[in-house]
Amino acid sequence: MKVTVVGAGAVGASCAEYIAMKNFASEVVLVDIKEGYAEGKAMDLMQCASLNGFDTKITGSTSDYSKTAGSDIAVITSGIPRKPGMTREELIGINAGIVKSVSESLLKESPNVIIIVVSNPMDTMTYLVHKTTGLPMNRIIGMGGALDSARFRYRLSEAMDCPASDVKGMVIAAHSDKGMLPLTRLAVRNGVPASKFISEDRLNQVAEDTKVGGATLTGLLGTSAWYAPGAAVSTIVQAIACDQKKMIPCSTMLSGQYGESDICMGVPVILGRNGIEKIVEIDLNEAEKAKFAESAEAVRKVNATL
Ligand SMILES: NC(=O)c1ccc[n+]([C@@H]2O[C@H](COP(=O)([O-])OP(=O)(O)OC[C@H]3O[C@@H](n4cnc5c(N)ncnc54)[C@H](O)[C@@H]3O)[C@@H](O)[C@H]2O)c1
Ligand SMILES: O=C(O)C[C@H](O)C(=O)O
Repeated sequence: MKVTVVGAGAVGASCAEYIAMKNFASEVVLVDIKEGYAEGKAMDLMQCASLNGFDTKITGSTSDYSKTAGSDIAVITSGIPRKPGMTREELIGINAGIVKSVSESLLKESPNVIIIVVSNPMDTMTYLVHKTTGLPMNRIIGMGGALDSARFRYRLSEAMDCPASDVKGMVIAAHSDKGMLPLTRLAVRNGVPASKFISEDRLNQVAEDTKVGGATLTGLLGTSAWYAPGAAVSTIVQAIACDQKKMIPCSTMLSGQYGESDICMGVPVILGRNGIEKIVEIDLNEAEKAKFAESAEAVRKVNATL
């Protein structure tokens, strides 16, 4: 299993590190435009192999896509991150050109590759990769819901004063500060509704804190987060590589599901060796349906600026 990660910055390197630590891929190729940067990150990570006990071979390349030939999975993290006070949508001007050219270069060397899009604004960048490459929907996956759901479970565990491993919960819709839809109604602690443990007000606060999870970290760090994003990407890569059939919310091209078409948005999908093998349609209540539609409207406006 060969995995390429384009962008050897904070998220790309974290993602490569988690993939290696999980020890399921034979090879990870890091690519960056900064001369020597990907090679340096790859060497540093390889010097962890004997310490951390992994066998994945990590190499780096400065813009030479021939090194990525025959990749099964490619992750696009190239592009600029936001700074405090910015929205993800403000990154579109620079990141759209980068994501378009990177996806074309990847496909030339790896015609069967499955592409995972991370660069922001992620739902629109996922849509752009569809329009650029024309690949079938199962082979283009936007990463946002996996991360937002992990942040939701973190906030739920904090509110219920329990370990995050006790908690299940999902965030769907857009990967944006206003457009995320944390499904508080369906959140559980070992099968028991979260509403049995905390008040409705507290649950609403959990949802609000989750939605601004990325902005909160950007304010604290001065740039956006990388550990949980890297871990979330590695979970998706592993689900595909190991044909796990896991259900994870991902941004995918909708064609009628959830009442939307010709738009990439976060919904639960089953991930296996073919990428997105199924979109799972869950029954939303009227309030959730309205929020999903509002979120889609905002994503459409951003897509229109491409
Ligand atoms: N979808 C998500 O949940 C999520 C989570 C975190 C970050 N992000 C996004 O991921 C992107 C990367 O974030 P980061 O913190 O790693 O940024 P970063 O600046 O640390 O790294 C980005 C890297 O991309 C490289 N790059 C730029 N243009 C390139 C090109 N044409 N080809 C190859 N490499 C190129 C840069 O040299 C840099 O090393 C940002 O757009 C950020 O908003 C998304
Ligand atoms: O918040 C950001 O800009 C980066 C990323 O989308 C995140 O949610 O951490």
